[in-house]
Amino acid sequence: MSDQIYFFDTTLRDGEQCPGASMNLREKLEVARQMERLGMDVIEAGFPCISDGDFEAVHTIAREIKKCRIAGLARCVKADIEAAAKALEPAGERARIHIFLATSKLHMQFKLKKAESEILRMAAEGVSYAKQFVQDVEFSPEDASRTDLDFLTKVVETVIDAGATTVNIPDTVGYTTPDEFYRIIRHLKENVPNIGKAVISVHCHNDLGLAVANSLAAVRAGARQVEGTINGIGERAGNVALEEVIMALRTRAGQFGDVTDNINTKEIVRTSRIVARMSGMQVQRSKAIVGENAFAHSSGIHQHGILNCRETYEVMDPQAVGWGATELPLTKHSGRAAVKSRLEQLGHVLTEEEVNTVFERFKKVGDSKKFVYDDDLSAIVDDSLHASTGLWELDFLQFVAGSHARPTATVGLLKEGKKFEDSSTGNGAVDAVIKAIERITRRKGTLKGYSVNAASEGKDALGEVTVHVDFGQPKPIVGKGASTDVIEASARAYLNAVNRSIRMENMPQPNNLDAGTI
Ligand SMILES: CC(=O)SCCNC(=O)CCNC(=O)[C@H](O)C(C)(C)COP(=O)(O)OP(=O)(O)OC[C@H]1O[C@@H](n2cnc3c(N)ncnc32)[C@H](O)[C@@H]1OP(=O)(O)O
Ligand SMILES: CC(C)C(=O)C(=O)O
Repeated sequence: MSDQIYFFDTTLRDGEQCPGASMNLREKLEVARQMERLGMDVIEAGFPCISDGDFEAVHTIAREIKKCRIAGLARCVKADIEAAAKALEPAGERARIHIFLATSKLHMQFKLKKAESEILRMAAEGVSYAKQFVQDVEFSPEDASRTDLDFLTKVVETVIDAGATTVNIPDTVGYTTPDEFYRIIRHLKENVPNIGKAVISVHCHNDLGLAVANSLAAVRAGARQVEGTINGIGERAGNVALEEVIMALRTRAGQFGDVTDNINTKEIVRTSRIVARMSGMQVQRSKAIVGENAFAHSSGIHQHGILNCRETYEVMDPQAVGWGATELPLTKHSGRAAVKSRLEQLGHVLTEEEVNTVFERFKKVGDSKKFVYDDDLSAIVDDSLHASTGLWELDFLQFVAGSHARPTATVGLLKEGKKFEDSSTGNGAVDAVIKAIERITRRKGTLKGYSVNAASEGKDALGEVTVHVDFGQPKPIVGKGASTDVIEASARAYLNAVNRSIRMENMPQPNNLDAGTI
């Protein structure tokens, strides 16, 4: 029979302890709702005694979330335990009180100023007191990885005797290593006489960048609950990033015995986005699983491999974690295979010789900018092959917008050397620009999606706009454009979609027309 791994998310408690990540009630509830969709087993909603706001957040989440256990943190003191119990009341049977008390010599001496015997007594009394309110009590010996192992063994046995149903072993300061942590968990499993009555949990911090490795070592040693946060936010260098642990267990299942979990991995990217938006803690592009570049390949050798067989350079399917498809952005590192494939996707049917001509020009353009966009590539084709294209090019753009001005845009376009110009008002500057483009091109579309991303950093960052436009063709058309001005990037993206829609009508239909994807 397979063993269940439970995931305990503390984004709303330990994640929020990260400087600058505080969330209000609405933001916390949105994160909690997404954790429920993700299939999280336990949500630590806050530390109820610390403020009215935290109490209210735990109380509201305990009321609104129906499928997860809801935990509230408490120090090992009556007032904290009572506050947690009260805040968790609406969760009924799903309520978990999580009590912590430090057990390392350093913390006992300098923080708590208490001897081992007092700590043992406090721990037992705290758990027994919490049991008067709820059945489900978790106990964490804070700084466990730096605690004397014999004492830790005694503490764990004591709190299980007092009724703890989960014993969580925190690497509070991210100090342990995978081998050492494996030995600690194994030791507890083999030397705590009543260990069978509780679930062993782990809670790793990332100070040495070892949080994922340590959590996985603990699972191999027998831990069955993993605590962490989405995107790895948390105190200092953060908590373990749960999405990384989840996907490591799924992708390398053979390494961890027969384990299962309740996570709907397709919700991972959405959860990451919501946590980033609500906490204000942005995810770095190259972050595993959820970073923008996690499934993007720009070097020619990798792109060639991916085009032949995705698994050559990917160990997971991006769609399994909620991304669209693998991305092959064109840059100066791209090779002929990727450029040829993109040309086909864009509807350019070229001979090998023509592809070679375009490729030479492509490398020159690639040397001068970060990305070669679809409209750049089409412009190279038109220019290099002297084709009379019937496609549109942006000549100029003017717009007026502001809190007291009616958004108005004047757009100048070029087609086959001729100039066209028109103006329009709109609901905003982007809307006015799009309407002016539609008036000139006489091609009306419905904007189904619009997103803007910073393609580079700093005040003069290049804004990359992506639009999805329905022109009444079988699939919405994706258009991309970039500029340091977001309105101009929007105009370029929309025009790119218009041109692709024209090409679609004129060219034989390729298999996949999503810009930037295979
Ligand atoms: C590893 C972790 O992540 S632990 C969780 C960390 N999270 C937080 O600290 C949440 C935000 N904290 C707060 O709002 C405040 O620190 C509060 C409300 C918890 C306490 O505030 P204050 O009463 O002003 O105490 P202060 O923060 O200065 O010091 C902590 C006190 O708790 C005691 N304490 C610390 N941990 C525990 C514990 N697990 N059980 C009992 N007492 C504890 C300390 O010994 C100290 O006691 P003292 O005031 O008698 O010296
Ligand atoms: C409260 C405990 C589990 C904690 O956050 C830690 O030790 O890092």
